[in-house]
Amino acid sequence: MKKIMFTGGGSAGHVTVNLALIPRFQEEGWKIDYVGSENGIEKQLAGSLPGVRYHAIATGKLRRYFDWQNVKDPFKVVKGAMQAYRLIRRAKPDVLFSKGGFVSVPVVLGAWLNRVPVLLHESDLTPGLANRIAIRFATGVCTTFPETESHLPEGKAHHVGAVVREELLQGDAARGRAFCGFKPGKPVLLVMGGSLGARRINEAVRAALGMLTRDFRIVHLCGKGNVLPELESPDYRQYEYVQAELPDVLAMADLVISRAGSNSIFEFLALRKPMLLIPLSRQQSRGDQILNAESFEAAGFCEVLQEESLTAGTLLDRVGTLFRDRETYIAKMNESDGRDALNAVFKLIKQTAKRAQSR
Ligand SMILES: CC(=O)N[C@H]1[C@@H](OP(=O)(O)OP(=O)(O)OC[C@H]2O[C@@H](n3ccc(=O)[nH]c3=O)[C@H](O)[C@@H]2O)O[C@H](CO)[C@@H](O)[C@@H]1O
Repeated sequence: MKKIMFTGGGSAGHVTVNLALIPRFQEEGWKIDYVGSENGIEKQLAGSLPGVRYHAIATGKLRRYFDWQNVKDPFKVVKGAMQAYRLIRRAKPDVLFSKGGFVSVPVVLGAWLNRVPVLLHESDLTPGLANRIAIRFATGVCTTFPETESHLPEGKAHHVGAVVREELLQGDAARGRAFCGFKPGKPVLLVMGGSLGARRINEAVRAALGMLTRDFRIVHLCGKGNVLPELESPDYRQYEYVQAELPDVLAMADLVISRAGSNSIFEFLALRKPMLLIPLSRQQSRGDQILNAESFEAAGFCEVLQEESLTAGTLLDRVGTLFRDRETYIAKMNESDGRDALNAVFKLIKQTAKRAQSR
């Protein structure tokens, strides 16, 4: 029996591609192992899947600020690396597919030491730190954006396009309305702050709520601990995070306000949703979302509002423009390249496993 090991975590963005691939490998009878952390979102998302053996290892985090945890974390990383090494030696997978995030680095290293071939995946325009470390131990990197190739060592990039979970394309708008309790009539605006929510977006949307609900019904995915029950109304529904209902919520949305996390924006593109992107600023990140958003803006798929300029007023103004010009955005998205990324990654993983066996 063929065996594949997946890793990736820390945020939903580092798990979704794995979630799309797992059913494909299960259909062909592969045995599936997933290595993640004890407390990360990957445990909830991948660990609960039938037929997937989930293994938690110790992980440390790379922070951009001082924290006493920074002193303890290198020891956790070493412990995690030893756990990963032993785990891989026992499980003997034919291939490791790594989606990045800090948990993935010791797993990639463990695979390399056990001579298990490694294929990486990068969703963002520029590679994240975990993938930049992991690349030397991998045979290749699947990229979502064509531009990413110039940021990688020569010969390692495979541009496959965006992998979108198939179930997201099967949503039903009427079911979405029933879930939110929205009556037909006004268009629906979906606000999505990334898998972890977004405080600044939440604040701006709520400051503009009175004006926004004149024209729209709003469904707001606001992140853990961010629901404000006193604001709930027939025109404004809040959820921390939705899983099974997301396809229907997406199908129902006429417009989207979102962070510019790569998976989310490619999902909106696949579903032809006019979008206003508010990328995470350079103070809070390495600036990857700004580059993602600029690439989409250049292609004519979205409006972009930088966080420094975000107020209730600028938000209302941009939502107005987006709604007025929605058909233009949809027409541009209809011209986009509709390649089957899921199949391309699936084939590349199988080739990577096969090449290793024939060596
Ligand atoms: C703060 C941070 O580090 N963000 C990064 C993280 O974002 P984040 O985890 O937010 O990443 P993405 O936007 O890429 O993916 C979020 C995923 O969660 C799903 N979803 C979201 C909300 C919800 O209620 N239900 C649900 O299922 C979306 O459909 C999507 O598939 O990974 C991305 C991909 O590497 C990066 O571009 C982001 O910069």
